[in-house]
Amino acid sequence: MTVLVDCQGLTKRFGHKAVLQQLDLQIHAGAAVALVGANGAGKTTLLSLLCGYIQPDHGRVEVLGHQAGSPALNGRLGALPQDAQFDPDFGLAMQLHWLARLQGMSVAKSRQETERVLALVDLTAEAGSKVAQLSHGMRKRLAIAQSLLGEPELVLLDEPTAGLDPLHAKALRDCIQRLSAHCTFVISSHNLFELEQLCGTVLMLEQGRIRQQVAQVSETAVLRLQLCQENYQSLLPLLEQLPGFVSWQCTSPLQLELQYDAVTASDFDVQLLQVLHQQGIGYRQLSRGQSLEQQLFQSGG
Ligand SMILES: Nc1ncnc2c1ncn2[C@@H]1O[C@H](COP(=O)(O)OP(=O)(O)OP(=O)(O)O)[C@@H](O)[C@H]1O
Repeated sequence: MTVLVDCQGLTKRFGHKAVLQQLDLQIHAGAAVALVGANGAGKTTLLSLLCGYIQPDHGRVEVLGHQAGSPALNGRLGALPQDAQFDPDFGLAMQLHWLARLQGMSVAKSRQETERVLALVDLTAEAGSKVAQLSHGMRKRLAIAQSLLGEPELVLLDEPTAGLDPLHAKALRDCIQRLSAHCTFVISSHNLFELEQLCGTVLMLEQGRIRQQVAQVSETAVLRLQLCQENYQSLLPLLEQLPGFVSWQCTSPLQLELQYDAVTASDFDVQLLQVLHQQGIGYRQLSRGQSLEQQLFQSGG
């Protein structure tokens, strides 16, 4: 698998404060990678190091086989910085066009790319407007458009949907999902629901290091079943007989968590609903998976 990011022994201090300490990290090409951690954990610092905006005190940062910040990464690495700024007095399309030209694109290619990325973030109608005329959310979408110029192989997004209305946040998630077929995203966000939908791997930053790595793709799938009544004991032996059944766990008085083999029993949920119906057992909700929140904060690690 292609290694896109390779960090070894990365240490970054601000004054006496060590934000990253001997951090090792490898990111491979493929499904989007989430970066999570408390406020001040160092997510933006790590992304800034990968972009070469700041330098490490110790350690090595390689991106796409080059030292971070190398001109060789122009057009191959895209980034949405947390505090991305544009000149308020110039038009959107004009500024994207300049940025594309700075990446080395021809005039024609720059125009084409500008149109493409503005369409991706639903800003085509505002192409001629000045940045000063845009709302906060529109500026954010413009910054995202900028990160996608030139179809980079790796795109680092620092809190991409923060400040976006729900409709545009969803549109952006759909866009990231579509583009993920050809490009690897690293997304820093506090929105675990969003990361759950978008990312194959979740990296949790704590005390300067990658504390946990959660792979979300698994052969064992989980269903959460919220029941209406507590006397469901008769149900358990029937569940255990269902093809693909792996285990059950009672997570609260009315909630069961069921594990099953997602490869051989893709219709396990249908079978489960049939058993509930046959037994006359009412349920409130059936949902998929162990939430990312549970995986990160209830696994004891
Ligand atoms: N330029 C700087 N000078 C001094 N301290 C800094 C600087 N940049 C970041 N820090 C400190 O480094 C720590 C990590 O900050 P960083 O912005 O990387 O965290 P974060 O995980 O992105 O946080 P948040 O979730 O709040 O965005 C914080 O304690 C912050 O105060």
